[in-house]
Amino acid sequence: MPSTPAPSPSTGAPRPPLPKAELHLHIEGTLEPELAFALAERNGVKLPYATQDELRRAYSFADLQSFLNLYYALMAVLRTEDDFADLADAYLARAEAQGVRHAEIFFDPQAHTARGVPIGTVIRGLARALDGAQETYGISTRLIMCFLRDESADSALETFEAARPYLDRITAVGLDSAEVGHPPSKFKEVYALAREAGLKCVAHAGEEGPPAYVWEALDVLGVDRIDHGVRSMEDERLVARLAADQVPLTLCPLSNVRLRVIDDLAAHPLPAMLDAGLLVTVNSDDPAYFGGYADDNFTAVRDALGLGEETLRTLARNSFRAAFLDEATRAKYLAEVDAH
Ligand code: HPA
Ligand SMILES: [Zn+2]
Repeated sequence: MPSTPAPSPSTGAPRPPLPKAELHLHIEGTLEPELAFALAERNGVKLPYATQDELRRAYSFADLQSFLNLYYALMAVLRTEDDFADLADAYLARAEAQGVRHAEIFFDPQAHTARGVPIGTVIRGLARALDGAQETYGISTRLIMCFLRDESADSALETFEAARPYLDRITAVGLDSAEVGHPPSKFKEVYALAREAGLKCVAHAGEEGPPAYVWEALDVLGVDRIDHGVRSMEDERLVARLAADQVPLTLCPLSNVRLRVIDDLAAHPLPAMLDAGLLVTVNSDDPAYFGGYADDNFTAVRDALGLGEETLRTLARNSFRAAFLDEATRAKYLAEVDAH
């Protein structure tokens, strides 16, 4: 069993970050300005920003949609298999430094096929980086293919059919993009097909949308996890259901602040959610845009909410409990948390 190195008294080396699983991470949201400019140059794409600093100054968002506008625009630099492999590899290197042992990674095929990039280019590029992740970074990985909920149900069905040759590389389907006005029930058919094909199912719900969308994700789509779900706290019956079934919620605290889902981190409902017996996890969503990767989110909630070591360990354990892992691997990771 791998053991965590103890802090070295002689060098005063800082303690390594808690081992954790990252369960809510959009690979396109890990596109840092430095790589965006490098890929723009490589592909001859002109960005509407003169410098990396100018781009960073655009990272001030009023809501989810204002973020999504920039998120989709910057993807113009991603064109080739190498681009997707480089993007994922850069993420994995950062994740390793943040104590991530297992990463379940979202991607948005429609955001690329709409620009003329074939789905096979996206999946083969990402898969190439993920194939080397265990050996290079000590990180096990899964891919989650997301449908854009502000596109049509037919577009999601076409995307699923286009992905069929690659389903052995895909663990789950998800649902993301602009939430309000696009309830989970719109995607009932494609989720049924995904389940028939043996895939797991997750969906963003209750980020900007109401608790009713979380109910639909559970009861109409049959999801295994809810992404975000912070607004579930507005519905007592829903909280009871989520607690009774131990449905994992993949919270993204820094994202919630940047997208103004909550006013500030000190007001985050995470402690109340833990108190209510919910299986909550802490994740980074779109770390290049929201100011931090997995451990940065752990540190931020620790500092803003005064979480103690045992609570942080519970959050790390929850991340492995909620992950799509075989039981032997899950037990190995949980033992690493206990030993930390
Ligand atoms: O935070 C998010 N919410 C919805 N869709 C997204 N796509 C990337 N990030 C997000
Ligand atoms: Zn998200």
